[in-house]
Order: sequence, then C-alpha cells, then structure tokens
Amino acid sequence: DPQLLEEVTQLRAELDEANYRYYVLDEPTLTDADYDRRLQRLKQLEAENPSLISPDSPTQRVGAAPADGFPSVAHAIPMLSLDNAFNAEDIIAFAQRVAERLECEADEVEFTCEPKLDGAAVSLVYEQGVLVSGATRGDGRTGEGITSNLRTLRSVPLKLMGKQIPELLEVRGEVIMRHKGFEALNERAREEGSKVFANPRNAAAGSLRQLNPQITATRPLEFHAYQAARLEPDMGDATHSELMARLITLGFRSSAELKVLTGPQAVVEYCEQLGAKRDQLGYDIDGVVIKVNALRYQRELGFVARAPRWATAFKYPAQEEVTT
Ligand SMILES: NC(=O)n1nc(-c2ccco2)nc1N
Repeated sequence: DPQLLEEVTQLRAELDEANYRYYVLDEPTLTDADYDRRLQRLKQLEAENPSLISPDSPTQRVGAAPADGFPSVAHAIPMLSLDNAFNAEDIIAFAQRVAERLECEADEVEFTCEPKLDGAAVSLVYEQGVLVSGATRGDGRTGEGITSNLRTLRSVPLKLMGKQIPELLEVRGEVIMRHKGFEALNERAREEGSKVFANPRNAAAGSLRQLNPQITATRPLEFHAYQAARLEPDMGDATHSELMARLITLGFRSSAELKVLTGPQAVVEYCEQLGAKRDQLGYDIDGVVIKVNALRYQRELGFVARAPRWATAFKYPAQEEVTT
C-alpha cells in the first residue's frame, strides 16, 4: 500500500543519508542506536513485504558467503604499483622528468598530494549507479571478487548519490582499519583465542578475505577513494582534485588531506609537514602519493612497464612494527 512504500522509501533515504554524513562528511546526524532502530524497522517492513526488497537497500549489505571461494576478477585497467621517492632530490627529479615530457618548467606543473594509506587496495565497479563488483588488487591485473564482503562496509555506497549518475564508474581506493578499531579487534581476538593480526594492513586485508561476509561486517573497515579508473561519460579536461571532489558528491570518502600544489618545492614541504603529524592521524600511512593534477597530462605521460609516469610515492622510513 502507498503508506507502506512511503515509510520504506523514507527509512532508506534516512539510512543512506546517515551513512553519507557519518562516513564521508565526518558529521554524524544519527546515533548508532537511532541508525539501528531505523534499520530494524526497515528489516521488519521488508520481511513482511518481501516484494519491496531491492539489492541496494541498506538491509541487503550482509549477504551469504560465496559457495566455493572467491572468483578471480580481471581488472579492466591494471592496478599498478607506484615508483618510490625517498627524499627531496627524488621528488625534484620526478618533477623534472614530468616537466621534460610535458615540455614545460617543473615549477609550473600542478601536483596533488595525499597521504599514502597503508591498507588493502580494492576496486569498485558501478553500472548505472549500482555497485555490481568489488575486487582486491591481487597481482594488479587479476584480483579476487569480494563484492559480498565490500558491501558490508557502510563507507561503500550500494548506489551512487545525486542526480549526475555516470553510466559506468570504477573507483579505486584503500580499505583501512584505524588504530582504535585494530587494537579493539586484537583485544577481542586474544580473549577469544582467535587470530591476532600483526598490523592494521594485515587486519584489513584479512577481514576482506573472510569467506563469510557476516564476519567481515563485524570488522571496523573504512573505504577511502583515491582514483576513478573508469568514468563514462568522462569529465574531459578535468583534474584529479576535481575528480576527487566529484567522488565525494557521489557518496565516497576521499582524502581530507588532499592538497593541490605547484612545483616540487611545495610538494617537498607537504611531505615534511605530513611526516611531522604522521603519528597523530589515527591510521597507518607509509608515505605521500604525488600525482600530476591534470588528467590530460596523466594520459599524455602514461605508464612505464609497471608504474605510472605521472605519479610517484614518497615513502617514510618503516615504523617499528607494532608487535602485539
Ligand atoms: N594507497 C594510497 O593511499 N593511494 N594510492 C594511490 C594511487 C595509486 C595509483 C594511483 O593512485 N593514491 C593513493 N592515495
């Protein structure tokens, strides 16, 4: 009946909005209790009227385990690793190489800098605005299909937000576990005598590779977008920073620390400043990802065998591993 449909639609909108405000804007509106009350009410209404259930309903995040393991998924565009830079000279050399190929001065090139999150890289594919596939990076060309696990992350939208829905969108990003969630998980694991993880990266990767999504659903995982590998229709002569801003309007979290900087000196300063506050972030990073901002230049620069010419990763010295 129309009244029932009205309540179901209203509840879904409130739950999706609450997810967005909590995970993307960091401005929660609903308490966890309010969220759960609404989710239980929606589950009850859907149980009474199964014809109303749709795959993108917030109640459909935790599904069944895939029968026989994860299927292997070929990435339409390889998820390549990044070349490394270890000091200011390396950063300047990277900027020089880019400037040479673009036939301009290094001090004119616009870069973006963002923290290099130390988690598990994944790829999410949305067709007509609906999440259809999620996979691990694997060897860069082929990953594991872990859609049912990624659906359990409330920071992964089941459907894209807003009116400008692209026909096709492939988002790449990092699934991380914050230190607080990591320590609580290991505390519980020690009490239960189950597997204790050596570090948040292993905990995130291990949680995503659980065969049972109900276990993944209990893990404190967050998805942070850092690239749109495919976007149709595309954004023409846009920049990486504009693309990241667009992903936020579509429902994704992307780095709050992203900065647009001109010339290598400003990039060196960013790396030094972020390095100074590395221990206060509350999650692990292992460097800074420095990218040429203009997507047109990224396309022109392309990739060498295994890594893009248009990006490099500035790495901090490894932190002494947290032995738990
Ligand atoms: N790990 C991480 O945080 N990454 N990785 C990239 C990346 C890899 C290839 C293109 O972009 N960007 C960020 N922030």
